[in-house]
Amino acid sequence: MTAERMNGKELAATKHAEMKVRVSELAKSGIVPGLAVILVGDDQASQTYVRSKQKMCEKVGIHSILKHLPADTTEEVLLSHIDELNNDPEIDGILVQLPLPKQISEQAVIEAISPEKDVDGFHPINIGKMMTGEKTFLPCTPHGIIELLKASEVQIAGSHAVVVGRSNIVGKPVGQLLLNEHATVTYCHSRTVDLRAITTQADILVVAVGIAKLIKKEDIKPGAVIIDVGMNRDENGKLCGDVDFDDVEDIASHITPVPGGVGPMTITMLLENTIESALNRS
Ligand SMILES: Nc1nc2c(c(=O)[nH]1)N[C@@H](CN(C=O)c1ccc(C(=O)N[C@@H](CCC(=O)O)C(=O)O)cc1)CN2
Repeated sequence: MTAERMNGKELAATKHAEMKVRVSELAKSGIVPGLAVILVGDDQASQTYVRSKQKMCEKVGIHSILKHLPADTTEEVLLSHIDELNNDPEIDGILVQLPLPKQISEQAVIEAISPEKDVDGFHPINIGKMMTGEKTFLPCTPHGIIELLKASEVQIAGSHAVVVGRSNIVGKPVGQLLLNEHATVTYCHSRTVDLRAITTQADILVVAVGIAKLIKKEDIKPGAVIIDVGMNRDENGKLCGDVDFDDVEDIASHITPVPGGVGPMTITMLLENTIESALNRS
């Protein structure tokens, strides 16, 4: 058996076409969705992601602006930019690209963004609503994972989903979204004593730890659905995930490749949140 590849690039392209139509419908009522992206510093990967976000916005007709601030920007200055954008009626979504330089508290920045414009879905109010199952902006990577699972017709309800990783932007929220879809969820992390004993029980295994090719065939149950959120470089400098794709491909039933799996869905869900936010304009 060779696993079915869950193609995030393809699903993203389908969703982009749908969003383009929604945006042109909105334009008839004089609304152009607006996204503000704030990038602090010159991290190469962050610059690439920000460029992709802007390119995708342009593709679907979302107006985007970029505030590129120097690496030594103070928290106070960054917060003043956020305040200005919170009060800008043309801006429906605000995103501060993470990670931030050490002198700035990520939590303070996340909490300064108006929850109504928090298209990353990281604000504590939106996280709280996600936990209680209220309609809100959902964190983009976790939401993209759920969309990929649904598009591949993977049975989530009643499954045992194991999440390896407990970050605020992926691990914790993806577990919550899987729980909201009626999975039984187990979290594993760096202090988990016997990781393999747990990952081998997973019907759906989500791995988001940032360790190249950590998960091998011995770590998974035959027929499991594997979601790889990792973005690492292997010994030859080639992009790879947290799962050893070649090793598990013949054992899993479905698998997300890296690149082209979860990654493209992150930006897609960000655009969807921005359009939703524009629809809420009063
Ligand atoms: N404010 C935020 N910061 C960060 C987020 C986020 O959701 N909000 N997530 C990540 C980075 N990220 C988006 O910002 C992101 C990561 C990866 C991809 C992606 O499409 N990856 C491609 C491969 C890209 C490559 O070749 O290097 C793929 O997997 O196919 C998109 C967005 C951290 N920061």
